[in-house]
Amino acid sequence: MSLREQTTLYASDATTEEQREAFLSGDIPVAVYGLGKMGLPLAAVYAETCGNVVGADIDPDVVSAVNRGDCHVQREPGLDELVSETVAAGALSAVESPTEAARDATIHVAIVPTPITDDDEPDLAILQSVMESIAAGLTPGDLVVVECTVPPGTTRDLLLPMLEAESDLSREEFGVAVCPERTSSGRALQDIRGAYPKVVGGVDEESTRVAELVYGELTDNEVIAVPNETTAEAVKVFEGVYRDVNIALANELAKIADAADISVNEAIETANTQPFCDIHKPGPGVGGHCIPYYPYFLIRQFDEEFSLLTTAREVNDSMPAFTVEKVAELLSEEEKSVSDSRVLVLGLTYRPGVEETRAAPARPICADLTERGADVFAADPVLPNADGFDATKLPLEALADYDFDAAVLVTDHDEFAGIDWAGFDPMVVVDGRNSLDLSWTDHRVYTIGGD
Ligand SMILES: NC(=O)c1ccc[n+]([C@@H]2O[C@H](COP(=O)([O-])OP(=O)(O)OC[C@H]3O[C@@H](n4cnc5c(N)ncnc54)[C@H](O)[C@@H]3O)[C@@H](O)[C@H]2O)c1
Ligand SMILES: CC(=O)N[C@@H]1[C@@H](OP(=O)(O)OP(=O)(O)OC[C@H]2O[C@@H](n3ccc(=O)[nH]c3=O)[C@H](O)[C@@H]2O)O[C@H](CO)[C@@H](O)[C@@H]1O
Repeated sequence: MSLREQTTLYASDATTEEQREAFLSGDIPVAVYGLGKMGLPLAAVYAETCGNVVGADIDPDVVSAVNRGDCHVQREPGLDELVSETVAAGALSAVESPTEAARDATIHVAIVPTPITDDDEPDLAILQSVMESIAAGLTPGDLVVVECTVPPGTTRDLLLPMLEAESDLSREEFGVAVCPERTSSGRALQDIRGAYPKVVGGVDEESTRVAELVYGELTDNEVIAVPNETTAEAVKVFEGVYRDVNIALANELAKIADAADISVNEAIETANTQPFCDIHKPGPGVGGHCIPYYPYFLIRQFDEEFSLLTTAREVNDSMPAFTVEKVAELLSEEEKSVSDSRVLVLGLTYRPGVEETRAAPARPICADLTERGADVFAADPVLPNADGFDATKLPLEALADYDFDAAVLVTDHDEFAGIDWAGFDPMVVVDGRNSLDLSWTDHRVYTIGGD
């Protein structure tokens, strides 16, 4: 019998124990579609678990790097070594063609981008193209896993019908489960291996059973089986919108604290001593590839309007302008104007230590300051340049050679702790992250929401 006839999962006549043994011994081939910030760590953990993974990525540089045992995803502790080890052991390899990867796989794991369009509509085109490739290679007993973050209802209404229509299988011959990745950049391996419970939701009980079996071997944490695929999709998106709304609350409270002339951070820290209170932190904006986008997986997904999610997005998107307005106000109180000022923006990435600038609040902040006529400089220890930002990038060690009229802390990278603030002539400072203590200097400091 061929390898593929021996080891299937969905509706297989093998016992669960036999299937588990086959999976762990590498007799059940896995394909992971998308080897990016989330996909490569996931493929590597699959490979260390089952020893038989082919990654598919349309970027030839990604494929050649992986096949050399190199890790193109930066700043992920342990990932360099794991990619190198699993490739050297023959447990992980990569191809450019998703269709080629689908041909031999029994478990198909999709973790490709699911961005939103300029009109804030979910864009599932990449995921659909991967589903077409999987459909072409789908065989009886296979399991399709959707790890991507998608609008609730996507698998039920779009992906499953695609797989049925474009494969030559009947609905009873293959499984589909939504197992959303709950991974944060910078801690991917620990998250995938079990920082949080793994959520799985199948299109039927057999799909859920198989997903539980597979992820029970990948994670050290528990596997939570939810009633269906749409619930699993919703869990992931709900986690994200909870955060966006909560940050918006903190930002609105910051504006209220300004009006009340109190420190919002003191008030929030004290309010959060109540176990039922978990107000997040105000800041100059909300960036990244997740939190600013997930609300649009709900806002536009159903017929009725959802005002809270929309309003939260508006509040968070107002924070860059709020921050620049504060810079202008403080300069004006020092009888300076933004148009004649040299302003230093500290931190361009969306959060500390992560080389990612999608939706980064520093981008509109630099643009607004430039629009107002300021001479804008930027420092960011994890970015090689300030491409895409209206700012001149300075290395940290060069800051002492300049004097600025204002500084704005947008993202509090650890490396900023070494800045010699006493070396600058007195200037205004807007601390967007409540992370500076400059009370010992002559600088005029405003912390968002009051210090
Ligand atoms: N990055 C995060 O922190 C994060 C957090 C939560 C959820 N997610 C979700 O994870 C998924 C993947 O995101 P990511 O951050 O890894 O994206 P990424 O941009 O880092 O990587 C995506 C990879 O997919 C490849 N790709 C694009 N089209 C492809 C195709 N048709 N076939 C195969 N490969 C293709 C790209 O070349 C790239 O290497 C998304 O659904 C995202 O919403 C990401
Ligand atoms: C698996 C997954 O999806 N994980 C997500 C991922 O999210 P992420 O990588 O997008 O990072 P976030 O920390 O959410 O930040 C987003 C933006 O919001 C700003 N922000 C944040 C908190 C706050 O109180 N006030 C703020 O203003 C911040 O500066 C930044 O610009 O990891 C988080 C754990 O780190 C998770 O919780 C989150 O589900």
